[in-house]
Amino acid sequence: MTFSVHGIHAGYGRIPVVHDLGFEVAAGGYLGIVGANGAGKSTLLKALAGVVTPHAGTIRLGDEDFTGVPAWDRARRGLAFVPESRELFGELTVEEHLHAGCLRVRGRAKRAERIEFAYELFPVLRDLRRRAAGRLSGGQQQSLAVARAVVSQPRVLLLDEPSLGLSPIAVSGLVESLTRLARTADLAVVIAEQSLTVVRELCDDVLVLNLGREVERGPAAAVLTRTVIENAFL
Ligand SMILES: Nc1ncnc2c1ncn2[C@@H]1O[C@H](COP(=O)(O)OP(=O)(O)OP(=O)(O)O)[C@@H](O)[C@H]1O
Repeated sequence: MTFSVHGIHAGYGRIPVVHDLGFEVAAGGYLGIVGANGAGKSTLLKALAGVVTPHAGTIRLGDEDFTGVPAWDRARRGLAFVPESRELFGELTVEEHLHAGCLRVRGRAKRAERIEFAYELFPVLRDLRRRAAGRLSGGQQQSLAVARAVVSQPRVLLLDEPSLGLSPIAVSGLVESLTRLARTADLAVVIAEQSLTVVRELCDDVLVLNLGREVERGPAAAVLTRTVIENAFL
């Protein structure tokens, strides 16, 4: 199953921010979206999640057309979005977040299996399962936000700047967990990231944006060259 995005134009109100963007990610694949602050990475992800309505373009997962489908229905159909702001509930515990994440998974045993899967991916969360999210560190909160998305058994996972504000050690832990996720799930992952290290370690393909437009797109090794990156981040 391939997640295919074509000709996306999106912005806020009438103001255009991203122009004619597209890519394909197969299940099991990781795509990185890189670019300077304000390049349009978050806007593209929001358009894919349905939080922002695209002005034009198509979004498909296999045979299913997601274009024009409301955000809640995209989520129901397996498109999970972890925004930069994480959107956790400070008073709820780690385990309560994971239960909430898998409300749509049928059957108590299956839900327990999904939560166990999340703890295997993010072992640090197991020890913290009774702790309120508001009392977790930034890295632990980020792990929880990704874990909550993963328990819903998504077919597409959209991650907005997962390494933002994390220490190098926390970033390594997150990269390790996301690498493990790729080996165990039938899932297409799209990661908007400022950290080229994270993108190099995780992503097969990369889309480089500058001022809302594609600068370059293709296999990570070919795209993440000095010239392309310098031009995009100037
Ligand atoms: N809610 C909004 N209303 C109006 N303009 C917005 C809004 N959010 C973002 N923008 C504008 O859209 C452009 C792209 O922003 P976006 O957040 O998509 O970039 P980004 O590449 O994700 O940046 P960063 O790496 O800083 O998060 C910027 O010029 C920004 O000012």
